[in-house]
Formats: sequence, C-alpha cells, structure tokens
Amino acid sequence: MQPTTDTERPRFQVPLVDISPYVGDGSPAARARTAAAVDRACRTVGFIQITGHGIDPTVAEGLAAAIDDFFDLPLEVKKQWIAPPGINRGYTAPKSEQLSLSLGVAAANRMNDFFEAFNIGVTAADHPGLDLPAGDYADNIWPDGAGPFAARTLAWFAEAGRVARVLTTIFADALGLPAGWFDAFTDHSLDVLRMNNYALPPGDIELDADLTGMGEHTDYGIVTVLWADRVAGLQVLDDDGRWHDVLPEPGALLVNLGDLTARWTNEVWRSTLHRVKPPVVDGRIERRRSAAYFHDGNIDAVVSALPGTVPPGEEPLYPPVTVAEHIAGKLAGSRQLVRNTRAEREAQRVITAR
Ligand SMILES: O=C(O)CCC(=O)C(=O)O
Ligand SMILES: [Fe+2]
Repeated sequence: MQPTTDTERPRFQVPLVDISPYVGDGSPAARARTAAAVDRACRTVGFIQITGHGIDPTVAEGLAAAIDDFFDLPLEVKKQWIAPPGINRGYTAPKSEQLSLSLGVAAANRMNDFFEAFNIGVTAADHPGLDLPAGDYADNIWPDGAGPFAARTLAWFAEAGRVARVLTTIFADALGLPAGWFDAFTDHSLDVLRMNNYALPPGDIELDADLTGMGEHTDYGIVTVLWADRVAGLQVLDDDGRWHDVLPEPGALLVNLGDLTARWTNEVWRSTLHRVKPPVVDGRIERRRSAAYFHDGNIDAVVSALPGTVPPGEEPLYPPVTVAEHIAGKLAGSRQLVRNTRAEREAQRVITAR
C-alpha cells in the first residue's frame, strides 16, 4: 500500500456547529441534530466552532476594548495586580508561566511562554450559602475598582458562562445522560476567564529563537469557551502528531473539551492538545488576543468514568479524581512551575508530537 501523502489526507477542520436550538426553544429534531454534531466533533477533534450562541456583538466588543485598555498599560503598572502564589487571579507578566509543565513536560525551548494574561473568576461571595474555600474561589482583583474594565469583563463572563452551561446541556443529550446531569457537578463551578495578550515589542524578539506564545497543554476542566482574534497562532494537534492552525469563523466562538470530560468519557471524547505559536514576520509578532472561559466544575466534585464508557474487562484509563486535586496539580505546574507528575497520559502525547 502507498503511504498517504498530504494531498490525499482529509483537510484538518474544526467542525462548525449551530447551537441555537439549545439557546432558544428548538424542536426536538433540531436539538438532536445539534447534539449529534457535537458528539461527532468531540469524538474526533475535541474542538468545535459554535455559532448561534446568542452573545450580543457589543458584549464581545466590550471585552476586546477592556483587553486593549488593560494590556496597553506599562508593564510596571500592570505588575501591581499580580496575585500572591496559589491565587488564580489578576495579572501574569510575559515569560512567567510554562503551560507545558501543567502536564509535566518542560518547554522544548527551555523558555517560559511569552503571553501575558489577566484572570477573573467565580468568588466565594457569589455563593453566599456555601462554605467554599477562599483560595480557590478568591476575590477578584480589579485594576480600576468598579470601572469599565470590571463591567465589560463581567458582562462577557456572564455570557460565556451561560454558553458553557448550554454546552453541558448538549453534552448530556449527546452522551445519552439524563437531562440536567451536569448540574450537580457545576452548581458552584470553579470558573475562570483568562484574557491573553500575545505581543512582544520587536526589540524583545530573538529572531531565530523558537518562540512560544503559550506552551502545549490540554485545558483542565469540563469545557472551555474561547473568544479569539482571527490572527494565526492557535494550533491544535491531530492524531498523526501534526499541528494545525485554527482560526475561528467570523462571529464564531471556539469550544474545546478539558481533561475532566476526557476522564468522564474514558477518552471517548477528547481533551485535545493545543498551543499558541504566533508567526514572526519581518521581526515582528502580529499581536493576538484571546479570552478563555474555563468551566471547571465544583471544587468538591468527583470525576470518574461514566458507565458504558469502559470496555468490558478493561480498567478505566484514569482513577477517580476530585476537581480540587486535578486543578491544583495543573495550576502548580503552569503558574508555579512545579512539574505536574500526575498527567502521564497527556505528557506522553506531547513527547510523541515533538
Ligand atoms: O490564545 C488562545 O487561543 C488559546 C489560549 C489557551 O489555550 C488557554 O488559555 O488555555
Ligand atoms: Fe488552552
């Protein structure tokens, strides 16, 4: 048999799925079509582009303006909003994190990632009736008090969170689970919005260096809703170990599954490896912005393989894990540069792709 050449391979594509039947009151047939399309995408690519999400374009424009206003500030000013170690909030300066350490593999170029970021999240005060750990559900850090940055990012946070919940409603149908199955795992979900800015001034670039905007990783939680500029950089790994550029269609949001969903489905659905490698043209990096809404589940939820996902006679690929343990190991890796030793399966995929 002849080896397959690149031209014979089906082109790598992130499927486009219209989720409007679940955002509005779609017919059972329309919902079933959406659920089937989501199931196909989750089994094969682990990334989806969604349309029909119902987010008003002005909310996305507000998010983009907030990102621009904040990251335009001088580095020394932004640094005052760095959170204490272990608190997943506030500012991250360029070259202070390594995402590949979240799955236990040091960056191939031995350099930290050059993205800068700002995180906000669900706080303990959002759930006054529950005694949630103050460190995980930490207060937000607002650079301008209750000013436009807070208003705009919180508006996006609410909408992205709504979309994440629509997605878990679809997931329950697509996986043949009872309606509302995810609710018990997500009613005080540990959600974080991470706004990323990829921009190094020309003087800061070593042209021949192997520059990494954000190292290869899988996302940690249930599902991520990603707003991104239509600028190259985001790359997704396929089954043959090749990286593919992914740009969202105009108006579409990217969605990708995290590790907890891969664990629940015993990898029937994928938590796909991705990274950000912006092209360097004439010594310049084209600026790229993104905002990832991580829907990570209740801190005290226990995640183990769903019935029917483990073939008879086989063991589940992963032991049960609490959201707390899983997320703590990942964040210690990426943010505190402590290699995560509990992600062997993911680490192996990274090493194979190198
Ligand atoms: O910038 C991007 O498009 C991806 C960001 C990402 O993967 C993340 O924040 O986990
Ligand atoms: Fe990611």
